[in-house]
Order: sequence, then C-alpha cells, then structure tokens
Amino acid sequence: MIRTLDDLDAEGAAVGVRVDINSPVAPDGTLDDDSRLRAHVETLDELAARGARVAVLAHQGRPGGDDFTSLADHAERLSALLDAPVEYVDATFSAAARERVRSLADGSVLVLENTRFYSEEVMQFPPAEAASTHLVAGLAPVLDAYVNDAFAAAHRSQPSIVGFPEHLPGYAGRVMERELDALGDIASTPTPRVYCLGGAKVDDSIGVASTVLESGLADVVLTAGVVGNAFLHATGVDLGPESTRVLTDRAGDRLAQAEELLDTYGDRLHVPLDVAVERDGERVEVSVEDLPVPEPAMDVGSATVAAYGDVLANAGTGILNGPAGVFEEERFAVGTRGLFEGATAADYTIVGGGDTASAIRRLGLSGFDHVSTGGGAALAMLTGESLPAVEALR
Ligand SMILES: Nc1ncnc2c1ncn2[C@@H]1O[C@H](COP(=O)(O)OP(=O)(O)O)[C@@H](O)[C@H]1O
Ligand SMILES: O=C(OP(=O)(O)O)[C@H](O)COP(=O)(O)O
Repeated sequence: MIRTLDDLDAEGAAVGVRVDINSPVAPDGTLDDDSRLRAHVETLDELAARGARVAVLAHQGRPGGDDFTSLADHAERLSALLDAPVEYVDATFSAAARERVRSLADGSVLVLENTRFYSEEVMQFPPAEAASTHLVAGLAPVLDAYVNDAFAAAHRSQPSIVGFPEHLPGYAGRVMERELDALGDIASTPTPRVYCLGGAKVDDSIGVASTVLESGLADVVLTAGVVGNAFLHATGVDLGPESTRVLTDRAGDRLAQAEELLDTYGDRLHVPLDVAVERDGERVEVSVEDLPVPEPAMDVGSATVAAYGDVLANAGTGILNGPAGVFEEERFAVGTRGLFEGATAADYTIVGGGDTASAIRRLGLSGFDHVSTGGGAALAMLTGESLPAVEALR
C-alpha cells in the first residue's frame, strides 16, 4: 500500500518533493522543452496551496554531458508555471540549503540545486545505504515528509529516490500515482498487446523485446527508428555504411541477441519494409529490396507505416516507446506522426519516453489513453519489473 498526498498532513510541514524535470537543454544552457516541469505543477501547487513548505529535489543530465546544468533556469520556469512563490538556492544539502528550507514560508517552494552535482547521486544503493549518503542524511533532519513524484527516475535506486523514506514518511505525488495506476497492471490490459519500439536506445529496446516476447506480454513487437534499423540489419539486410555505423554504436554488444530473437520469434517480431533518407535536400523513401544506400536511414517509410497501422488497428493494447525517426526535422517526422496517429485505433494506447513526449507535443498528436512522463521507467513497468522508488515508498 502506497500513501498518496491524500494521506499527508501538509499544513506547515517541510516536504521534500523529488520531481523529474530532466529536460532537453539548448546550446545556450536554457531549457528547450518544459513538458516535464508542467507535469509536476499539480503536485507542487497542491502542496503549496495546502500550506506545505516545499523543497524541490531534482536532477538534470549526467556528469560530462552538455545538459548537465544548474537548476536555476528550471526554477525560473517553475516560477512562471506555479501559483506559489518559487525561490532557488545553488546548494542541495549544505548548511546554506538547510537554512533556506528552515526559513521557508508556508505555501512557498524552494528549488534546490541539481542532486547529481554530488557524486553519490549518480551511484545506486540499497535504500538503507542510500539513507546514510551525505545528501539524504544532511537534508532529512530539516524535512517532515518526503514525496516522490519523479516517476521518470523511479527505475534508479539513487539516494534522493530511495533514501528518504528510511528517515521520513513517504508519499507518492500525483504524477507518480497516475503513472502507477496506468502502468501498474499491464498484464491485465486488453489483448492482443502490440509493443512498438522506436527511438535510439537500441540496447535497452532489444532487452525489452526479449522480455516481452518471452513472457508473452507482447503478442507482436513492431520496430522503428534506430531500433528498427538494428533489427533490419539483424535480418541480414545491409542498410549502407552510415546507418550501420549508427545502429552498431547504439546496439552495444546486443546485435547477436537481436538475431536470436528474430530466429525464435520471427513471426511476432516485425521489421521496417522501407526507410526514408535525405537526397538532394528531399525526403526519399527506399524499400528494403533497394538497400543499401549511402545516406543514413532517418525514418521509416510509408509502406511500414501502413503495415504497422494495420497491426495496431487490430490491437487491444498498443504500447509505443520512442519516435520512428528523426522527428526533430519535419521531413523525418512523417513516420512518427503516421505511426502514433495509427496507434490511436487500438482499443487502449499507452505511449512513453522523454523524447516521445516531446514529439507528441511538437507534432500536436493526441488521442492516447496514457502519455507516460517516463521512458526507461515506463518500459521497466511495461516489462513487468518492480521499480526501486515504488518499493521504497511501500
Ligand atoms: N532513424 C534514426 N536515426 C537517428 N536517430 C533517430 C532515428 N529515429 C529516431 N531517432 C532519434 O531517437 C531519439 C529519441 O530516442 P529515445 O531517447 O530512445 O526516445 P525516448 O526518450 O522517447 O525513450 C530522437 O532524438 C530521434 O531523433
Ligand atoms: O530522462 C530520464 O529517463 P528517460 O530518458 O528514460 O525518460 C530520467 O530523468 C532518468 O535519467 P537517467 O537515465 O539519466 O537516470
């Protein structure tokens, strides 16, 4: 049984709220997309309106990445989005941070600095060890309660995700609650169940395909994006040097597993029939029989969209993760648009993923039963795994 905000006595309480506002960042360091911030408005405004003193904990990027930035801009955006007053401090658990939390007024929000500026936060620990990390042990004494709304990071056993409930009463925020309701019992959703795996996390998606095909959770797996190119390659098709380089880089050492999956589940595991490339500045579709080509495959073609659309139209549940192509460029958004529009014909449609959510917003797509804020976390649930964040709240 997980407690929710309905069980929390918020008035005057100092509440640490872990959110996932990890977002695309522009080259000048400002936020490129605020979908994930918008998702947490309900939880944060509700707590503030009920008189809590809200300390926001969040990460942005990973050490070494271009998007590993401070949360100053996130705080400014939150200030525009929330009804409550929002402050920011460039510290997470130091004396300065603790003092700011102690002096927070009822009904106001303080954004603490990027948790991953501290090395322990990029490691994973069992909850009892996470509880004695510097971040958790330092901050817990100034908090009365902990709320986890960071569904998109719920598959990470990191200190700010699993450590606090060892010290404090823990509650699920509204995002977490909704996600667990929608994704918590995938095995009882209508069948046939069709998973469509796109995007660029080829190694993860090969693992997902393997799990859902073997467990029977998936009746059919459709593949698109770089994932589709990788499975196409695994059937023995030569896509050309550029596509092969990208898919090989992204597959890690899992390409052999893709071949095994095709041998075992060939009839339930579908690969693209055509791809789209850029030639003389135009989108050109190339059917699989006409491969290889020198240009990289940037999208699936219209024959694939039509064939996958037929499968999805007959699905009880359609589960889509990852765009079908480089949707950031309009001419390669065609496959993503077609496939996601087609998926709404399934009786019940779930879509998930950080870039997927951006694509849905950018392309103005709608009609899904559930749009998950999580990519990896949603896929973990959709393969029947339990999530460390959820276990910690239990
Ligand atoms: N054929 C392709 N070639 C190169 N990149 C692709 C291709 N198809 C999709 N992508 C890229 O995949 C990225 C999203 O993948 P991923 O991070 O796995 O999705 P999500 O965050 O939704 O789980 C996008 O930036 C998109 O441009
Ligand atoms: O963006 C996230 O995950 P996602 O790309 O799977 O949606 C989360 O913020 C987790 O980030 P991480 O994968 O760096 O631990």
